[in-house]
Amino acid sequence: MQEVILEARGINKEFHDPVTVQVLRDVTFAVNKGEFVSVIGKSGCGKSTLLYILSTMDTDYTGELYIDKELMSGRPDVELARIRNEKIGFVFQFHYLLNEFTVLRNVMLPGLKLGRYSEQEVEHRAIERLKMLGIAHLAKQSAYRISGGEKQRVAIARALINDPHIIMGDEPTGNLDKRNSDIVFNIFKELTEAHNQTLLIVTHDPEFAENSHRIIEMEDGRIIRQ
Ligand SMILES: Nc1ncnc2c1ncn2[C@@H]1O[C@H](COP(=O)(O)OP(=O)(O)OP(=O)(O)O)[C@@H](O)[C@H]1O
Repeated sequence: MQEVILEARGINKEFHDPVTVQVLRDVTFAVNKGEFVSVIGKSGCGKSTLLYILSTMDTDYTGELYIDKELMSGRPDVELARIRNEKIGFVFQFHYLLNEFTVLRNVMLPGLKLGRYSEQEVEHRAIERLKMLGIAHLAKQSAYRISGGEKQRVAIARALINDPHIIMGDEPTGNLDKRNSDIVFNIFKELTEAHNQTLLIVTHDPEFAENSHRIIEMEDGRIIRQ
């Protein structure tokens, strides 16, 4: 039986800026454990707005969001922050690594913040993930001294530190050349195939989307294909 990890039911979102614009319209879909889903659609169709809501960062919407079958909508921000840190890994177009820290420390930070493991355990987990992504040799480097493609792999290692139930990405290959995009895509594929990781990735890259398991296509705030 399929296990649903993420579910959106009838999500609507408006901006009032200063006129009211409806940006998401009755968005309803579910993502199963181990699925690799791409979200595509023209610029301005609402992909990033949707991702903010699904990741529990934006709570100003109507409709219902479930993660692991638990209703997220209406929960206090502190609780959502805890759930986010525990259950969701993020990979953005720009990696947001902290330049003053080493690669290893960057990967460790969300693990230390969660407080589930001792510092020693978090370090061990971080090294394991760097090894899995083929960048353990960079552990002691300052984050600003490595290449763009390496930075994105560090960002993925960081997203994986707490064994997230789902990884969400907003154009994680948007800033990379073809070779590095392929490396990141293959890492995602490997994560789903070897580790049953669930992924929901916003992308403008048709090849990336076609090679994922499923495409959710948006137009004017609605899902037109899923
Ligand atoms: N804070 C805001 N206030 C008003 N309108 C906004 C705000 N943020 C986004 N929008 C509008 O909502 C719509 C959807 O934006 P969103 O960033 O979600 O699109 P997108 O599909 O992610 O686009 P892109 O592919 O270019 O990143 C756009 O028309 C945008 O102008």
